[in-house]
Amino acid sequence: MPERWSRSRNRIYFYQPDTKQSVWERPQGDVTIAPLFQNDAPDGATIRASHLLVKHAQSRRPSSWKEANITRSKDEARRMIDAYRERIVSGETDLATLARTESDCNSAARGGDLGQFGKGQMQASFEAAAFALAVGELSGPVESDSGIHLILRTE
Ligand SMILES: O=C(CCc1ccccc1)N[C@H](Cc1nc2ccccc2[nH]1)C(=O)O
Repeated sequence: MPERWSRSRNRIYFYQPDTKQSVWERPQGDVTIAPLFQNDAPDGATIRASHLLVKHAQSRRPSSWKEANITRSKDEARRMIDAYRERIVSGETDLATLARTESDCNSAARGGDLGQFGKGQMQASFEAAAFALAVGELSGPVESDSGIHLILRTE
């Protein structure tokens, strides 16, 4: 059964609803690309989310409070994100605790909390993944120009 992917309206990226992964590049291999998808949040709706970001050498700004010059590969960042997600899903820790020490975003100081945001405020792939989450749901790996994220919708 080919993997089902959807694509966004503005900057083209691809979203896999089963793993909740978002990527810029068109997925290769045995995949089907569904037409544009509409997420369910009505215009003007806001949500609140926290995230853990792992940057890599191809990030738009490969620097953070943690590391002045980030040189890890995108594959290494993805392995780190997968390992963090496993630790959260297993119940060993939670996203806010991990984000404080591990996230390459300044929101690490607040356990990854980004506060309330509506459509049009965050990068498209991040927004679509976050708005597709139910409250309390943890995303799969989400790619943006900043790096690779885990997103937890909190409100
Ligand atoms: O853009 C920011 C600040 C984000 C923020 C929003 C609201 C409250 C606190 C922080 N930091 C970037 C890393 C980054 N890229 C993102 C893309 C989407 C969401 C959060 C992100 N964080 C960076 O440091 O390069």
